[in-house]
Amino acid sequence: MKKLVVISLGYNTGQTIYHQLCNLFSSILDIEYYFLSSPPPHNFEADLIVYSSNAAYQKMHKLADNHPYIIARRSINYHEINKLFKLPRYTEALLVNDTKESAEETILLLQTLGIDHINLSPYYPEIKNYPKLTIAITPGEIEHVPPCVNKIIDIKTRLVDITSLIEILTYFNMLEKFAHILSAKYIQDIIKLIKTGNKLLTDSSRMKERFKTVINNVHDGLIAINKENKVSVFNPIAEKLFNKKALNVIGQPIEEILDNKLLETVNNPRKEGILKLPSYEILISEMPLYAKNADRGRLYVLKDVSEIHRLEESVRRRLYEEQNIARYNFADIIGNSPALKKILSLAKKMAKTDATIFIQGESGTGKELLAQSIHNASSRRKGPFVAINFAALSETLLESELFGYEEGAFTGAKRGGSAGLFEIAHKGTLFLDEIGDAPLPFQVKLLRVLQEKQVRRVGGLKVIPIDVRIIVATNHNLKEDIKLKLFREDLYYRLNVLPLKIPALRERREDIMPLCYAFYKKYRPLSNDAKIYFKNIQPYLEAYNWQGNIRELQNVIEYLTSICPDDIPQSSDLPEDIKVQLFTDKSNTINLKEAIFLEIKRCNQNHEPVGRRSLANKFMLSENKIRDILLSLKIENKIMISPGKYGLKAIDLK
Ligand SMILES: Nc1ncnc2c1ncn2[C@@H]1O[C@H](COP(=O)(O)OP(=O)(O)OP(=O)(O)O)[C@@H](O)[C@H]1O
Repeated sequence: MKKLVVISLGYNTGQTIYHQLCNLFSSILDIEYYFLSSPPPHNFEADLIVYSSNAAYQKMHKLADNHPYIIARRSINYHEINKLFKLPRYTEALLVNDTKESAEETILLLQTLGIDHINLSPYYPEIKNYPKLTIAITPGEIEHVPPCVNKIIDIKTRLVDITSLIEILTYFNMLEKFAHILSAKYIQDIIKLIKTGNKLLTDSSRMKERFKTVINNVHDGLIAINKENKVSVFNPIAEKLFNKKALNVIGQPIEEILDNKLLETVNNPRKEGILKLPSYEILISEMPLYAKNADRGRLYVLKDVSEIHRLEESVRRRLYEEQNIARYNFADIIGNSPALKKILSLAKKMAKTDATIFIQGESGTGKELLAQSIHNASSRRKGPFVAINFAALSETLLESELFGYEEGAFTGAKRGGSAGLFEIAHKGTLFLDEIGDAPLPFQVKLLRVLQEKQVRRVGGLKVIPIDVRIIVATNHNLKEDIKLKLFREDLYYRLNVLPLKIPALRERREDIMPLCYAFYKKYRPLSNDAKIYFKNIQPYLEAYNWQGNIRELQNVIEYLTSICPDDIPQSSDLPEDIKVQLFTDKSNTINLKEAIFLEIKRCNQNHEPVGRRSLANKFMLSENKIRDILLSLKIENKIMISPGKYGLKAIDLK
């Protein structure tokens, strides 16, 4: 068999070409390969030498003089080329090869093959100045890739191209016999490449199709312009707004559609402006288009202003609808204090009736929670629960919000009018929060609606009957407000049918720790050790005044679980407000006394020793101060004092 020897500079190249040639010609030729670090032996035999490149010939031909040779022309490895199609357009990359010539040649080759969506800069070991790019493309020369690169695309060693393969066969006089095998193999490769290309093409045209569908179905007008200020996208809404066909506009300068004066409208820092067209008023916003940090033009988004008004209204409605659901039930109300239990038992009975409920309690005591629970326990539970806060609404808005309005009732009134909250709450519950803040003139109107059980929209004549259960809440002392002529007495009696007074948290201190544990669970759902978490601060939490009630307590637990997520908090970790009140406010001795009493009781229940010193440490007070407090507790007959570690005993009067 005739012998063919492949000679290359690097091992990778030699091996790849050797395999390629074996794959084609192993049945007719005996093939060997050598490379720079493993050169052919002296006097080696070869019928034909194939040098992998000009550089390989230059460096190694002296070792193989007198042998016939060809220098292979090489082509890209088609199997690997699809890696390049996946790179986005305008990608900047280094083309790394072992010599200047081979790097430049590969770039040219890629360009000839149609790989023109990537900007390639040659890189080879001796090069001094080159752009420090992060992507490198290399035909198998990974070891030459410079350190600035963090992504290497190896398109594998280039193969011997078809013309050189024909040359080899011609040299051995075997072309006629083997041309069909060669062309079949070659065509196979080409078909694979075409398939890859086709898939990429279909993918990209599918993407284009999808993109087009999106653009055409957006409810806004879209105009995109390229870097040359020419229109590249003009969707159907833009066609409608400007009364122009995309066909006539695409490719035209933007000034033909939006003249300079109009374009100036958006030339402000917010990049937004109002355009007045013959039949529409349009909000136009401009945004730059970037692709891979390169400026790709601009996009104008055009919204019909009357459409914005419609959307705003629908969002407001949706928000109302979402709010119009009562989320809480009686089971969500935490606390075992007798005071709370009494309220809950009363409220459950009231829930069964349809009469107006009047909840009084300080801010944060859970009035809305209770109102929602009542609604959910009532026969109206399937109807809406609508809450309105009088403290949050201006006098002018109140009437239209509650009673609704007819079209044209005032400037800005929307077409078709709008239902008020009384109408929205039909068959459900209307929760009037902070009723004490309702302005006097409005109180008269409210009273009339409550008495007549019907509303008339602002600017309307029609009377609309309403079937609504009313729950009102206030943290004011309304009797005082009546004296001060801030609240109407007749309305007060109309509302005060079923009164419920939620006591402040400091009046039901037994609920403090269960609430702490519940909120701790809420903020640290994966922890089970709530009791241990509070062991050092429990007396302080129980002694504190909780002016903001449960809302304040909830905030404090959120604060503690944020600053002490993994450690058990100490008294020093408590929020400043609590520390100031407990440790510096002289008027707080009463709280401290109560806290010390509760701590003694807790120790007794847990069979823990408790004495003057441990109390002094815990409450950061002197032992003398503790002694005074203990004596005072003893005088009040709340504790017994005997000698020994277990000498302090709380007297349970219950
Ligand atoms: N007993 C309770 N159990 C669990 N959470 C409670 C309890 N009481 C109140 N809360 C929670 O405390 C917060 C304040 O409650 P809510 O808003 O019902 O109080 P409010 O009395 O209506 O307050 P405001 O008068 O300021 O409107 C809410 O997050 C509520 O869920």
